Amino acid sequence: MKPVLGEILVVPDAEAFAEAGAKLFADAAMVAPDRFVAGLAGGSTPKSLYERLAVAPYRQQIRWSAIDFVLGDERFVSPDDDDSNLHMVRNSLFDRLDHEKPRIHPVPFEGLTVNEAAIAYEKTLKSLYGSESLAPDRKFFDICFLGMGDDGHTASLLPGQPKLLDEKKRWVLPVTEGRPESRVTLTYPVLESAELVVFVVSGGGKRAMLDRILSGEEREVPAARLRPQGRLLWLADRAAAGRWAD
Ligand SMILES: O=C(O)[C@H](O)[C@@H](O)[C@H](O)[C@H](O)COP(=O)(O)O
Repeated sequence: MKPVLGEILVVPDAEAFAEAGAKLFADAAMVAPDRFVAGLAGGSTPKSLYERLAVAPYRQQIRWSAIDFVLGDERFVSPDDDDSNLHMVRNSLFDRLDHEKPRIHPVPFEGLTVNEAAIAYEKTLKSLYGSESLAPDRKFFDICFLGMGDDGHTASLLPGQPKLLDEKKRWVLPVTEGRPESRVTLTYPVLESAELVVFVVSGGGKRAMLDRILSGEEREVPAARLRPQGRLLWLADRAAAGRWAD
């Protein structure tokens, strides 16, 4: 069976999931050796693949100094807070690298409101991209990892929030409803400006939503609405893939 949206890569277990995710990153980084912009998903699913990148052979293979890392979304908490996505990525990847460090672009927090943080992060992204507007012939991301909730949200684009989902001009928005803490999220225009978007989806809890999206039954939730300019790949373990594993 072919998904209505993108391609699916099903792996048998957690080890294979981490390896497949790390290899997708490393292969993409080889193609763009001098300047490589990577979007990172938060939450718990991608942790194992970030950890895999921090060990052989990827740790040595990848030219970390050529890479700019951007967060797809962030909880509006201190970077030292266990809930912070930056905190998770630092622990699982950045702090495990040696001397050759990538450029990390965190969402600013100290002394700002969530609105101010979103505006500041948008400025950071535009200066990284080198323009105030996205062009169809030049993608922002070489690779962008995204997670998916069992309700079909991705990044902090949450179902039933038309203001967020229909935004066409802004690259970054504050999210002040629908989560215990405020969030900052990238919007569709910048997430879709990608050579490759990899949704990382694991666990039986997401099987139903993933099946509805891949079969075309569900088209409204944020994870079903993303149309990257480049490739869209669903990296799923067997538990999440269900009948799509065959
Ligand atoms: O900040 C976040 O929480 C994420 O960006 C969010 O979009 C996450 O990717 C999904 O909620 C899946 O989370 P899990 O990987 O923990 O299931």
